[in-house]
Amino acid sequence: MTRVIRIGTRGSKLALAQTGIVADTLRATGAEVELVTVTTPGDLSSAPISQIGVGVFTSALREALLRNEIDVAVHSYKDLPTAPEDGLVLAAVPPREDPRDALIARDGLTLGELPPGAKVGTGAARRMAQLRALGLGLEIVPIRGNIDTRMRKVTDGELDAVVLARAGLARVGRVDEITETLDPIQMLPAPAQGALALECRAADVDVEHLLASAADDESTRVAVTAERALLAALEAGCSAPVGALAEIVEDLDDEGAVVERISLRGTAAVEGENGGVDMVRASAIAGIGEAEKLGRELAAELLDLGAGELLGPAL
Ligand SMILES: NCc1[nH]cc(CCC(=O)O)c1CC(=O)O
Repeated sequence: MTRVIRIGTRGSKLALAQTGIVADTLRATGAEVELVTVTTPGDLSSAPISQIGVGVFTSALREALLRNEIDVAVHSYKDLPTAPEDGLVLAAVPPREDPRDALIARDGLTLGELPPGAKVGTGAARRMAQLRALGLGLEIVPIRGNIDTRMRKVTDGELDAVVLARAGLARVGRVDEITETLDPIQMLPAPAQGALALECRAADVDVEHLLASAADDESTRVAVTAERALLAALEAGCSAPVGALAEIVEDLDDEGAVVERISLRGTAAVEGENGGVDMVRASAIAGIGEAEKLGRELAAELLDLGAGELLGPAL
């Protein structure tokens, strides 16, 4: 392609790192690319995400695409609303980073080593409820801000620990400061955590083909499709207290041949008034071609267990 491809990005260190990966991938095909920084309401406000609204990090990038100011939008997939945007296509899902959440605690401590009353910072309702459910007597402190701001609260001594996505830390080169990577049995990550979503205009078939051929990762797409289908079927959005993790596992078919299947776990967890947590959890497994259906079916199972009542007030 002879045209210069304009890649839209947010200006945060994490967003620039993510966009850099995509830019390098496209340059490797010989494409010429330039980066265009787009400021989003999520970057300007420090109010809780639940108060700013849906798509705080992603809408401005989508609008810039529709206004033809950029050709590719690089999103953190977990921040993308489940509803598709008219005129845009999700052209590629690049290889995912480790999807798990991570603890960064003072003195190298793990979750289990934090004393009762320890202050743990997180802004996500999903992380708050799952932390609370561990029954460790932690004091959960709502925080916001970029990775550096959150980490500084631990180094400053304001908090004993913070919980962040391991993927974000990996992308900005700070995994060394993680004191524990949280087992999904304790803390299921957000649907699509650690994955990127590359959007372009539906009419821009050249860019769509370039993204699909150069940047798409089939296994990641299968996994996030299952996780996002679960989220959508719960009629929940990216700030809902819903965790989901799909993994591609090797299994044996009826003839004993090795086949790949998708193993999906899901949870909805909400803090009650009495300091307790209402939580439902379930898991299911299906064939590699059934990601969407698996997500919907596991959501139906969670709804049977009461996820609807539980999430009702939280949405
Ligand atoms: N909601 C903010 C956000 N969006 C994507 C990431 C991290 C990278 C990722 O999950 O892909 C983060 C920060 C965090 O949750 O720690």
